[in-house]
Amino acid sequence: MGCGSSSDCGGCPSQSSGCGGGAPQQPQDFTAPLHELSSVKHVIGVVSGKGGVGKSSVTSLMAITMARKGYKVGILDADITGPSIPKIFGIKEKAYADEIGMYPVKSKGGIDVMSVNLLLENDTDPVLWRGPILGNVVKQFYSDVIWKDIDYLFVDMPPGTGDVAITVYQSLKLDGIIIVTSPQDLVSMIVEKAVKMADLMQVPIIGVVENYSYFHCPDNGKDYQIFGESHIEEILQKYGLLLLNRLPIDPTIANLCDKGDIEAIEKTNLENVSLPE
Ligand SMILES: Nc1ncnc2c1ncn2[C@@H]1O[C@H](COP(=O)(O)OP(=O)(O)OP(=O)(O)O)[C@@H](O)[C@H]1O
Repeated sequence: MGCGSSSDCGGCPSQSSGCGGGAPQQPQDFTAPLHELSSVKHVIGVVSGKGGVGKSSVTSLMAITMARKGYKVGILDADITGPSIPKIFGIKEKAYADEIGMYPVKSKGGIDVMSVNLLLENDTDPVLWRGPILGNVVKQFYSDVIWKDIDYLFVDMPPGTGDVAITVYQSLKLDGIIIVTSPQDLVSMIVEKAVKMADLMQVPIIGVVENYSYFHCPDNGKDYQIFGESHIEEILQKYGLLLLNRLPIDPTIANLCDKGDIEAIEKTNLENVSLPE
């Protein structure tokens, strides 16, 4: 990379590779290609600053929403060390590969899914790989998997702003990201990191979903803010972001995820979210 200064190149590690003596250079393009048999119109990342806020559930609900609208949908589970998409959709079948490429597994509702858990012999085997290998797996899920006629490919991103998240931002041609958050104070601070990361990576933020926003008591009809008061409005205002929706704490979501039957959900509460056409 060029350093912008031509006065003294001594000791610079880029000297031998020839940095151009301070001449401005184009930023390197790390984008991975899609498989030649793939066709993907839009790639949407679903991110959270922190684990456990419901990122995989929101990815699944968003995918179901778009599939119900008649689009062809895929989910790339980039959360390699904590993959939960196959479990949420109750997919037991393993993915198949041949000399041409890898094939995603279809959910009951016809959503194409690729996840490391569809490749591991045993679902409970831990993935003990270091950052660069994890990043390569994500790239392979993008480049070596045949994503056929997909309108929306949702990427369940690894939580946080670490190595694999950077690889996803750099390698996948993301059209935009959805940020998932919860009302806790700590989480809202971490959301700001996710917002800044997207900014640095020059990926547009489609909007924010606040999960675990409230609990609607069926006995008295009142809403309770179990995780405390929301700070989402301040963050939305500060960064000019759109609130896609607030999702309640809903035992139905937890039960359906546990049963691997999320596609049986009646309403996703994300029906009004509009994605790039
Ligand atoms: N709105 C909700 N109401 C009730 N349960 C929920 C809701 N959202 C998510 N859950 C449950 O919370 C648990 C964690 O959700 P999920 O796996 O989606 O989180 P995550 O952010 O992807 O976690 P990780 O980052 O660790 O992968 C799951 O058991 C899920 O069923």
